Amino acid sequence: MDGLRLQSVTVAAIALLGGVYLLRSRMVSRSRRPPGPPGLPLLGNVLQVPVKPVFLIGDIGLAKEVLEKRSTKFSSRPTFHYVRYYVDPAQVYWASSKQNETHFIGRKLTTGLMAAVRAGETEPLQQFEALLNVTHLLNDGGKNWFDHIDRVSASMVLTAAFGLHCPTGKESDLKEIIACVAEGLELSNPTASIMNVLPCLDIIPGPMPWRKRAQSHRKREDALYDRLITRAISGEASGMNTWAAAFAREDKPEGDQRQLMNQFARTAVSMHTFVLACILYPEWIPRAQREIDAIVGEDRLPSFKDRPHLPFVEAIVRETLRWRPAARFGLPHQSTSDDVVEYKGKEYFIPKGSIIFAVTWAIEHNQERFKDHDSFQPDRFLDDTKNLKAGYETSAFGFGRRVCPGTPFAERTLWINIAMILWTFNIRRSDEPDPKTGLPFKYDASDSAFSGDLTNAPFKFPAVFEPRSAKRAEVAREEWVECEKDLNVLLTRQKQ
Ligand code: HEM
Repeated sequence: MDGLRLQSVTVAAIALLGGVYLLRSRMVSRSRRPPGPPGLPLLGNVLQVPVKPVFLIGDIGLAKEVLEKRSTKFSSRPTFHYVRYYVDPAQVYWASSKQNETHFIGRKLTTGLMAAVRAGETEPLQQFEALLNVTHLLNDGGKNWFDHIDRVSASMVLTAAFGLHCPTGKESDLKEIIACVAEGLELSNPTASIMNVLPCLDIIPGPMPWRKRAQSHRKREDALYDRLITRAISGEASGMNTWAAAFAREDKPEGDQRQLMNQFARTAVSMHTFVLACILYPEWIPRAQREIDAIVGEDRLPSFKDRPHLPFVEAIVRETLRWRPAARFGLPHQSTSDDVVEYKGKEYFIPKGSIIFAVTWAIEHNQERFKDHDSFQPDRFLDDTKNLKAGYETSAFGFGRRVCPGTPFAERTLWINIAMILWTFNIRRSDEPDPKTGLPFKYDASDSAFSGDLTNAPFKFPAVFEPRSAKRAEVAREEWVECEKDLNVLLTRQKQ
């Protein structure tokens, strides 16, 4: 058979097989597929059918049924061509990796680290950092509050992970990691490159812009993490038992579980969101401050030992994660075998390879669960006795075998920062005009105030942090001076 005929036969065979497959899959499963968009006359849904079926879940019960109870089948990740083959060819990014061995070991080791976090091991560190944050806010009245929050969120994770405490926010490593994480997230967005839509362009050889961009990011990120990991493992950064050292002892010598860290950006997003809620919905603040004052008094700042006695602060953390979730769509899971799921009395077929989003936004704004869902009301999580309602469920940290492994650390970060900020400050709108328009700044919680990408980050906005009294400001400064001495002990080697 000559080359041309062979090619024609192959094309015909592929077309036939494709046709049989489509026909079969339509006959077998059409009636059992979940509802989709209406089709066009004659063409039906042909123009809408994605390469892999995509399912959007907006009900927490169903999300748990599929992603938790059946997690053996629904815990892989879809491949985004650009991330998989260009940005992260070695698959060091946990959040996008399939369920390979590296991912499995990483999650196992992190479970151990987070058990220590749950037992309170990182609380002193988180407390120091939150207190330092308060002193930064006191020093400039909140002028650079947005950056202070970035600093505290990053420094907390970096100290625990690499012994890299960044007290000023001007440290070159801190700036580099914040910039690198932002760049990594941008490149991981499905919309980041034409390669995600037309992977066939891969056949074009040479230094194409998408290759150059990914390569330069890879080089930058590798250099950064190699430096941080080496210093953490050698003990040069600090005398602490860091997460990187724990990984290095148990897994690869270089402790290459770097992408555990890259997700910390969501903590900053949640803190920025909390401040926006304070400005737009201030009515709950006096009640929160009364509760904190009744337990803590005026002579010291809140600490983790107050946590069981401050359910309202807990409710604020929950409402922050609900109101504007840091991952508005969640992260996509992929199924690894066929399954049939029942929902509201009907059965739906979910073929192997399907992409499933438990859409956090939809779940957390379900009007049956959350009355007046778009307003910020922490007391929705409290019962008549002002205690936390039982049976709290959230989609903010995802589900099943891919649930956010940093949850215990993130929750503590949010709790201590929110408690300390509310004890020290009244937060209000800034009267300064918006430099872009010359008009008063227009505060907004609609979609246009958020980036809307993988991390649902609010755009920068001004806020004023006024100390509730001169005494509180003084107490906070004094407490920090005392704490700094302890911090010097904790991070001795870095300080020398
Ligand atoms: C408020 C803060 C945070 C939020 C809202 C958040 C939320 C999430 C969500 C929704 C996922 C996807 C879960 C799924 O696919 O079902 C995720 C994954 C992940 N998070 Fe977080 N996260 C936060 C903070 C952190 C922190 C501080 C760390 C690290 C210390 C972290 C590490 C990770 C990692 C490594 C993954 C990928 C897990 C995997 O694919 O197996 N996160 N996070």
